[in-house]
Amino acid sequence: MVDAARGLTIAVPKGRLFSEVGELFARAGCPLGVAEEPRRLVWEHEGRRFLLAKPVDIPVYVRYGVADVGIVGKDVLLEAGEDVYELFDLGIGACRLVVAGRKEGRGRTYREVGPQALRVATKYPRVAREFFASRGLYPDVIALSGSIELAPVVGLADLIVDIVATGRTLRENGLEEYETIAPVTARLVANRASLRLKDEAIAALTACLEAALSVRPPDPEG
Ligand SMILES: Nc1ncnc2c1ncn2[C@@H]1O[C@H](COP(=O)(O)OP(=O)(O)OP(=O)(O)O)[C@@H](O)[C@H]1O
Ligand SMILES: O=P(O)(O)OC[C@H]1O[C@H](OP(=O)(O)OP(=O)(O)O)[C@H](O)[C@@H]1O
Repeated sequence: MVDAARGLTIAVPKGRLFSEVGELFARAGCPLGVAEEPRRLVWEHEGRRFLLAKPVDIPVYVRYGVADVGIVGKDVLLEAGEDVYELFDLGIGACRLVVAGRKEGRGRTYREVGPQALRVATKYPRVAREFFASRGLYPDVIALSGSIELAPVVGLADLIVDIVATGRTLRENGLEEYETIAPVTARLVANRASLRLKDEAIAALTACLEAALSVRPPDPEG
C-alpha cells in the first residue's frame, strides 16, 4: 500500500526529531533513504521527495504547498498559526508546554509573582499571550530564541513558557513547573490543496504510519 504514497513531498524536521521520524517512517515502509541527518536539504527516495527544514519553518513550507505534508511538534503548530491541516498524532517527541518560574514563586498567584508588570520570557509568544489572557493577565512577553530558563535565573523575567521533557533543565536552574499549558507530540500536517489533489497518496501514507505505530516494539524480555 505504501507505493500509493509515492509522489509526495514530505518536509522533515532537522534536530532532535529527525532520527525518531526516520525510524518511524522506515517501519512504515516509507524510508527517508538517509542514515543520519544529511547536509543535503532536498533529496528523492523511492519516488518520494524529502525536504529538511528547521522545525519552526515546517508549517510555512506546508502552508505554501512547497511540501504536501510535514512533521512538526504541536508546540510549533500552536505558535505558528499557519493554516495547515493536522492529520495524525505521531506520538514521538513527547514533552509539554508549561509555565515555570523560580521555586520560591510556586504557590503564589501569577499576579503576585511579578512585583510590577509581570514579565514572561518564551520562544512561544503567541501561546504565552493566549494562556495569560485566559487568566485575565496581559504580561510583558519577552521573545527569546533559546536557553529560556536563563531569563528567570538572571532576573530578565518572572516566569517562562517553555518545553519540559525530563524536567532536568528546570531542576538544574532552581526552577519549577507551575502549570501545564498543553501536552506536546509531533504531528503529521498537510497542505489543504494537497489533501484534495493527492488524497490517495496522503491517505496511504497515514495508513502506513498508523499501522507502524500500532505494532508494539519487541519485548526485550522475550
Ligand atoms: N527536551 C525535549 N524533549 C523532547 N522533545 C522536545 C524537547 N524539546 C523540544 N522537543 C520537541 O521537539 C521539537 C523540535 O525540537 P528541536 O530542539 O529539534 O528544535 P528547535 O527547538 O527549533 O531547536 P533549535 O532552535 O535549537 O534548532 C520541538 O518543537 C518539540 O516539539
Ligand atoms: O526537561 P528537559 O529534558 O531538560 O528538556 C527541556 C529543555 O529542552 C529544550 O531545550 P533545547 O535543548 O531544545 O535548547 P533551547 O531551548 O536552547 O533551544 C527546552 O527548551 C528546554 O530547555
